[in-house]
Amino acid sequence: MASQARVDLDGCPIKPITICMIGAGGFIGSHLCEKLMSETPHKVLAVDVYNDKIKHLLEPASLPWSDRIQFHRINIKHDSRLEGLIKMSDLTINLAAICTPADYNTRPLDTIYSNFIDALPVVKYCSENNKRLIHFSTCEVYGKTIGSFLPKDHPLRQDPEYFVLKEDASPCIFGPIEKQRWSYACAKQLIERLIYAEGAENGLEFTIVRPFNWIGPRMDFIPGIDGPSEGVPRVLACFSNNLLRHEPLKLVDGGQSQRTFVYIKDAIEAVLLMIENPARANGHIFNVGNPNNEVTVRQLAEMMTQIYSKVSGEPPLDSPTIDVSSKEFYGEGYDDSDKRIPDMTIINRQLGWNPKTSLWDLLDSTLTYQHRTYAEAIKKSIAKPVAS
Ligand SMILES: NC(=O)c1ccc[n+]([C@@H]2O[C@H](COP(=O)([O-])OP(=O)(O)OC[C@H]3O[C@@H](n4cnc5c(N)ncnc54)[C@H](O)[C@@H]3O)[C@@H](O)[C@H]2O)c1
Ligand SMILES: O=c1ccn([C@@H]2O[C@H](COP(=O)(O)OP(=O)(O)O[C@H]3OC[C@@H](O)[C@H](O)[C@H]3O)[C@@H](O)[C@H]2O)c(=O)[nH]1
Repeated sequence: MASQARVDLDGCPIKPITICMIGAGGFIGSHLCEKLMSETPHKVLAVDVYNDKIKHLLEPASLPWSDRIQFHRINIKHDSRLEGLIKMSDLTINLAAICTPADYNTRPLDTIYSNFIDALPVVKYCSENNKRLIHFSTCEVYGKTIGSFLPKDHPLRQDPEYFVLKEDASPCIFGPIEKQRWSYACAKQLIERLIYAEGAENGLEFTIVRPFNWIGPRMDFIPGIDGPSEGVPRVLACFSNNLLRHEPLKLVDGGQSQRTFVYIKDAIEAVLLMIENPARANGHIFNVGNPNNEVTVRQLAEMMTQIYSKVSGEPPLDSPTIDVSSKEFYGEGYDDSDKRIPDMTIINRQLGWNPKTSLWDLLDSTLTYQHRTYAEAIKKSIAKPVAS
């Protein structure tokens, strides 16, 4: 790869930089590391408590990028090495978080600490050392749409002004405090406000990313295979697990909530543009999603069932879905975002980015990966007698 041939969106050569990536061992981090190693000359100091999802990038030492990636097993809650790594880098990207809804109402303290308190030193070190920060927030900061408060058949519910989510115009609408689901969104909102204020008062160079349901291979875990059997991952992994085990997919409260899903590989292109175009990305908050890929959760279940049957060659169940109440599935204090359509004006204007992959295509490649990776392991685990 000829690094001097690479130019940014304004035609200027891109200089190789060092990136401190916190949470590099997670779903998004693993795809971002892959992209940076295979297509750029940048160096990554990869910080996480786990490295299973990036093992293929760290070993063997003969890999062409092995001098450009270093893994640091660090828990950012309590490790004095963090500031040194941030100082050594040109840019810090913070992905570390508890970000599975099953935790928000059952472990609200851990959720708030992880998403606000633990992120504070990262912001502080960046600000004090004049280092650029790309911080991962969430589309959940928008909470519920304005339209969701209108009567069901009200015509304004069809008006995009009442549901499209805009970084610089939409309010953040959360439920009451006893609905602890919003602990995550609220913590993310406060860290966004803090970062924004560091920018305004102390000149911190920052970019905030609001991912809208990025999905693809390596997302979360399959319970009982590479994660706890009683764990509840995000919907892609929940439904994949059900399909792999030939169980009906569980629709929480009827599966009426709507989401837009974007393929991880499309979304990573947007992050790379932010990394390599600081003058266009600094000071901005970006929605990163695919407004064309909207479905209800029920429709998602139906599509995944159909695609998985094609991929695995196994016919779907006669009753492929089952309704469960949110209280039964998530416990007390769950609540939901009704609809999430990202406005794309700012990311289009600043970075010229648009997602490419349809929901069908991204589910096809993701479920092919899930089947290849897990089908055998599931078969073995089902065949194994349970230890008494
Ligand atoms: N995937 C999505 O669609 C999505 C949507 C909205 C927001 N986000 C945000 O993007 C970020 C990354 O999400 P993801 O989907 O890759 O999640 P993930 O859980 O796969 O990755 C997070 C990583 O952070 C690490 N981490 C957590 N606490 C840590 C600590 N104290 N010290 C060191 N490492 C720690 C975890 O081990 C994990 O590897 C999160 O901030 C999340 O809130 C993701
Ligand atoms: O088995 C399941 C799992 C989930 N669901 C539903 O599917 C929808 C999507 O659930 P996910 O677990 O993917 O999580 P959500 O989209 O609600 O939140 C996510 O949004 C953005 C990020 O910040 C986080 O990764 C997470 O909070 C919800 O309505 C949920 O109730 C089911 O119906 N069945």
